[in-house]
Amino acid sequence: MSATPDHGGSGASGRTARTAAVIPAAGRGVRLGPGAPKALRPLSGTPMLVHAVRAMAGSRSVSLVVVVAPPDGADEVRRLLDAYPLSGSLGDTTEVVVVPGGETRQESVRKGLAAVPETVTTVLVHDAARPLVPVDTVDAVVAAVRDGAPAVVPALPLADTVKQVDPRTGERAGEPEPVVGTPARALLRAVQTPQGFDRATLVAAHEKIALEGEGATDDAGMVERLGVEVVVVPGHEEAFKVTRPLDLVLAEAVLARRRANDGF
Ligand SMILES: Nc1ccn([C@@H]2O[C@H](COP(=O)(O)OP(=O)(O)OP(=O)(O)O)[C@@H](O)[C@H]2O)c(=O)n1
Ligand SMILES: C[C@](O)(CO)[C@H](O)COP(=O)(O)O
Repeated sequence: MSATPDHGGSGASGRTARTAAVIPAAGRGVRLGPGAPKALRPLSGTPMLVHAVRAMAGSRSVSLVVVVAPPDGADEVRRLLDAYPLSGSLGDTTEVVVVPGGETRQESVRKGLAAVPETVTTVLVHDAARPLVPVDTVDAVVAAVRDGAPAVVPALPLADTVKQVDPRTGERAGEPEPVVGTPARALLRAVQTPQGFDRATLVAAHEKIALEGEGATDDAGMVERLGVEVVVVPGHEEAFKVTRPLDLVLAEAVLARRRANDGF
């Protein structure tokens, strides 16, 4: 399946967008350690966020990208994106808007979603922290939504066995945690982004969660709480999330391999 080009759209491109991507990029990157906000850290000399925007704009189906910046950093992010044009990618007419985010990923996505025009029918939500997702993965998610699935996640089978534990807190924090179960690994998937949604479904999910409080770690999880079916398409190893310092090493290695393959 491949997603067809977006022929709708208004905005800089003069078209009415039917597919938009929201990129939450307002996190601090605590697990990555001290330094600039995670999305602004360089990978091969280019900020992680710019890689993520290019990954979305590289899909011919995406004509609007909404970047969700740190709450007090929208102007800085706008200037940064202006300094790194999308040139060279298929989507160099993609409109990119920047809005301020919130204290949690959930709140940031909600704010980004509020900036998506009602003409948009398909919304992708993509972590800035997954800068290297291949365009084929993006297209597969869009195509599945356009084929009628209200919520689509790219995912991979697990390599490790997973244990459920009884976490130790308070005075017992740091003690060994008892294992209370071992879910069948063959039934588990590690979920990535972009996650793709019928717009109305995602809006309804975020409205419900905003009333109920925080707690979902991904957008598809919110949709599940509505009782709406979520389906999985194949993810990609290169769509990993840059979370800890070792992930930066892997990201640089992936980019070096791509440069070598491109003959640079
Ligand atoms: N208040 C927040 C928190 C997170 N994010 C975004 O959500 C994505 C996934 O979050 P994560 O990888 O956890 O990033 P951080 O929150 O920055 O990382 P950490 O938890 O280590 O601080 C990232 O692109 C991050 O910028 C966001 O937009 N707003
Ligand atoms: C959305 C996500 O990337 C799916 O795996 C993940 O849940 C984000 O988690 P984080 O703790 O906000 O990085």
